[in-house]
Amino acid sequence: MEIAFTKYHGLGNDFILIDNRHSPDPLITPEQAVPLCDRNFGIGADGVIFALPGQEGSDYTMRIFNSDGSEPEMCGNGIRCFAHFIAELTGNTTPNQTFAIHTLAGLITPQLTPEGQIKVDMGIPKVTAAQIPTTLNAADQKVINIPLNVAGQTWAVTCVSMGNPHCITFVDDVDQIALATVGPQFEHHSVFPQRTNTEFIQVIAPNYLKMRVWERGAGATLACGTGACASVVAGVLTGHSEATCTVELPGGCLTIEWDQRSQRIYMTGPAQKVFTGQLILNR
Ligand SMILES: N[C@@H](CCC[C@H](N)C(=O)O)C(=O)O
Repeated sequence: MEIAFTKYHGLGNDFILIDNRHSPDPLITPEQAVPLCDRNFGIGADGVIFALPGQEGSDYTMRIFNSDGSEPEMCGNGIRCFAHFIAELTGNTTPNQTFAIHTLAGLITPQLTPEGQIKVDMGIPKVTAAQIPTTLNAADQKVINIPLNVAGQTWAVTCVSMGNPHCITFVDDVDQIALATVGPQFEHHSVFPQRTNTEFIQVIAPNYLKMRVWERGAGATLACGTGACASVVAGVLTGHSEATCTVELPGGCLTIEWDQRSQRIYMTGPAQKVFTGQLILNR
């Protein structure tokens, strides 16, 4: 069986996108997604993203499988790629075109900018322990600068949900973090019942953060859009940053704006189409 796909990346966080608008169920299973994401035995990607029919009044539905086959609630770089993908599929490529996308994190609204980027209304971040979810504090309490022992070191962590869980810690030099060693220990820590994404943040200036990330279900990636949003929220909650920041990731920069009146957070960045092809599945 052959299935057409398009390969995209958002600042090097890369995805296999599949036009799934004719069926409410993904064309491939999580088990099939894992080898497709393998960078030697497959196409290579951080995840597989499906453009499904809309639901609850939305234009479309986005679902994503991480490269380990788990299904997250949301994907920031991925929804920018999704918006570009859908715009090209439907011919709706005019600047300021918006799309209403149903996700497991709720309704998310990306917009094509006149400069050729995508600006996404990522909704309102959630900050109580129960919403993350984490057991680091009482369910109705925020998780701000809570000590957590990982890899023999005590880290001050702040947790934020963008629909998916994020654990953020501020460090002096992100390039000194042994990501492959500490990342998995954060991801699988017992205080995160649904695992977590982990962001290490170095404050360059109150409006400029340098970030490295270990993603739940994908490992070290070159960028994480939900993680960048969560990190700005954590920066404001801890007094490290302003509400509008440039976030520098290994793959490039995102602009993050947390509107203090509406509490909605906006992410602006690129989406790059790389190639198209045919998946060959042995059913
Ligand atoms: N890289 C994505 C996040 C994808 C989901 C994440 N791995 C999770 O499991 O929550 C982004 O840009 O937000």
